[in-house]
Amino acid sequence: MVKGISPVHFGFVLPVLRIFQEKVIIMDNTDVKLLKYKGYYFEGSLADVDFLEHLDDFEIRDDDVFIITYPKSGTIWTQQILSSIYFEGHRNRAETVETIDRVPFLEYNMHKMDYLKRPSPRLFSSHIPYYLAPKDLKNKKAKIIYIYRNPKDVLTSYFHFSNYLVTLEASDNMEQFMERFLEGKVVGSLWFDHVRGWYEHRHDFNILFLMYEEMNKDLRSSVLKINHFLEKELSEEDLDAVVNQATFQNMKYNPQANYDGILKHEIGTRTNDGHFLRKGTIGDWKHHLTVDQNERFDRIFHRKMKDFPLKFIWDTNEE
Ligand SMILES: Nc1ncnc2c1ncn2[C@@H]1O[C@H](COP(=O)(O)O)[C@@H](OP(=O)(O)O)[C@H]1O
Ligand SMILES: CCc1ccc(OS(=O)(=O)O)cc1
Repeated sequence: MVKGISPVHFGFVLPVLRIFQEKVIIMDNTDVKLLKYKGYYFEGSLADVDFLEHLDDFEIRDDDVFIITYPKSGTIWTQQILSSIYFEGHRNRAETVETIDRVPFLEYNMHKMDYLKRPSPRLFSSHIPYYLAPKDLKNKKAKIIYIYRNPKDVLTSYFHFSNYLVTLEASDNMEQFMERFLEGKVVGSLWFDHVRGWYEHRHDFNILFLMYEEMNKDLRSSVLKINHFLEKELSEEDLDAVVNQATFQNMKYNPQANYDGILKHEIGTRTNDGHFLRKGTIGDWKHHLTVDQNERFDRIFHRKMKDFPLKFIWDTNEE
């Protein structure tokens, strides 16, 4: 059943609402789509609703590894680390496979891979909330690495990314974007719910929590932590290679480590001179939020997270 409102009505453009049983697709213009499915916003042009319908039964293998993040929290960075821990050809750059194909998104199968036929070990990325995770993951099959980041830096990074990628809704200014972010009307829905959900249900999963800021301050220790969690043994030389591939400088100027192919030639960007990797710093929010916006954010953060057991230590040593 499709219920529609004409996009052009009384001479101005209205958002189109298409309502299915549990799915709402919001289109603000022809390119930009948010797909609301089971209470969570997906990127509407990349998500396949038929696949989502069967996500719960997606067959998980014991040796699968998932990177789970809220958008803009360090997904691509962890993809780079993980794929070079697992594959020598990625570590020494002998293989020229795009990051997106090495560690594809579970819910956004951009290159229509047959996930069931991928050789083990399969590496996946995902932005899904805990409650949409396949049931085998909830039975502690496979390993999950959950990366979280200071939400003010997530907000800042997301603001720029939304203005970069054609399929995300652009904003004129931070105020406008912050409003949508705090309403959870962005891909990934509400940051607070995502982090809280995964952390509060951590005992259902085989999961390692790692902070972007921790990775940023000490990349080598973070790689060792990941390595240990994955029960992998790497020589000192291989470890050095993983760390070296994952530095911001090396990734920023490596097109494969920047989603360049998919962003610039498949999905589309609004400018030619940007990169997926932007600044890669801690505390960039200080250059983008006004005093009022910062205070408002803090009030909401403390209200939403006041009883949350994870200690956030990102306020130390910011730039
Ligand atoms: N090697 C690296 N070191 C530091 N930050 C990195 C990084 N690789 C990616 N990032 C940062 O991670 C953010 C993207 O996250 P995701 O992959 O989840 O979308 C971007 O943040 P900024 O926009 O603040 O620079 C990007 O620059
Ligand atoms: C590969 C590019 C890409 C685009 C959009 C994505 O979703 S989100 O905006 O980060 O939620 C993920 C990857």
